[in-house]
Amino acid sequence: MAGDCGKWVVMVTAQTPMNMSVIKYWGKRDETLILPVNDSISITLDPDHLCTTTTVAVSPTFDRDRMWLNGKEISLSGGRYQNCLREIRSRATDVEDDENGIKIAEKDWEKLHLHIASYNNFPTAAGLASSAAGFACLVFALAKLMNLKEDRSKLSTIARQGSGSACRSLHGGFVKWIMGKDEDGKDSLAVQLADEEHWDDLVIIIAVVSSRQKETSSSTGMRETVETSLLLKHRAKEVVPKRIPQMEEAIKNRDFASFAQLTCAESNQFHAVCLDTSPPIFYMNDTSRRIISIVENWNRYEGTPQVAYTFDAGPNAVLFARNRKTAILLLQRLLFYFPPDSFFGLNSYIVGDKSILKDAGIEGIKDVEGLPPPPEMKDSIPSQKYMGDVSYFICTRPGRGPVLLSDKTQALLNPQTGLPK
Ligand SMILES: Nc1ncnc2c1ncn2[C@@H]1O[C@H](COP(=O)(O)OP(=O)(O)OP(=O)(O)O)[C@@H](O)[C@H]1O
Ligand SMILES: C[C@@](O)(CCOP(=O)(O)OP(=O)(O)O)CC(=O)O
Repeated sequence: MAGDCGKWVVMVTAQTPMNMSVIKYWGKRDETLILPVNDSISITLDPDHLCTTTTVAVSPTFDRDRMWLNGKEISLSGGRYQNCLREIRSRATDVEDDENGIKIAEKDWEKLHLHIASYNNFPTAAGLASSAAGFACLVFALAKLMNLKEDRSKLSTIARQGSGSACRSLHGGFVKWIMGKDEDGKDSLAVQLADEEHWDDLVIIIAVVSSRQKETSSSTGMRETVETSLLLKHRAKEVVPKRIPQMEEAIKNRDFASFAQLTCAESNQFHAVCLDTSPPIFYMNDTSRRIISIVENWNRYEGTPQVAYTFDAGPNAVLFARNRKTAILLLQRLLFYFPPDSFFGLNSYIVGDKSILKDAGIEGIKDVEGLPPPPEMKDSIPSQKYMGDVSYFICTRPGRGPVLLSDKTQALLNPQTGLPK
């Protein structure tokens, strides 16, 4: 180890996206290595709207590994963090920082301690799984700091051990997590099917649904499903292996009708499998079901799918519109049924890519109040409205994979002390 009086701090900052599955991961065959019972497919979301930023630092002055999440110190003693740290340390190589005259030899990494600060740019209480972007970012940033030679798919096998869905956040665009066969999990990794430019017509709108009920975490929920659901066995053995090539084909051909049919069927089967668990698990609520009806009625009225929906382990709806024109019509429908509280206004009700709102001709509450009922609902008079049932909407699109942030002002740790800024 060489450097200025042993007082140096070397650090790296990375940004990593969230991903949303369209073929669901639900059920592990190995709890420690986090090996799934079936392949899954996801779409990476634009990190401009939903992402994790993580700074990792190393210094001979650090006396133990420490981590701060959203500004608060958290323990790294959990098995998932320890497994990721161990796997990364064992692959670390020599680092030479010529600019500052610092050299870290491969053998030094076992003795050196780390400081990690991470920030999720979306509210953690919103029920949007933060562990996917979080563990992917931790692994990606540490791999850069420690000069790992592994490619992103190899790194995904480490992120997988932090949280299964995290392995898919190592790539942008359209991603498949191959379940693998090996007992040691080496072949259970994420590969990119197509990058984010491949199908950039797609618009994604997330309805963050107000919910007071306590949810069963994914880890607990899927364990109980594996132990008790016969439907899961059928799904993993018969259903998913057929749907995976169909979904790959739909993505390859940008075939929205097939994509929508498969995505909705997958979401519904995942929730059926939760209901088939003993005791049953309910993740969707009345608002989730209302959103499904809005989409199903509209799709039926049009004769071809305009929008697809998917729900993870919570009531939030993730909606895929086939293009921008459809996204405008979708947003108008959503605002018609779920208008914002006039006290809070529109600005904090529609976040992310707000330009869709402008294209929809909606600039204020008055425009929302003036929205006509959707034509497909003309027989169901009066059209009821559900103000307060949705907390807010996030408008986004498919996005890129992890990147390094070279702008030092974006680091979350102080470059002199290695402590949170
Ligand atoms: N930015 C981050 N960096 C590292 N770890 C994170 C980060 N954000 C969240 N985590 C870890 O992820 C875990 C919780 O994530 P999350 O709320 O997604 O739980 P989950 O069980 O995956 O959720 P869900 O049941 O909705 O899928 C915690 O252990 C937390 O420490
Ligand atoms: C419903 C899901 O979002 C489940 C995600 O589960 P997690 O990846 O959060 O579970 P662990 O591996 O136990 O950390 C479906 C999916 O993302 O494919």
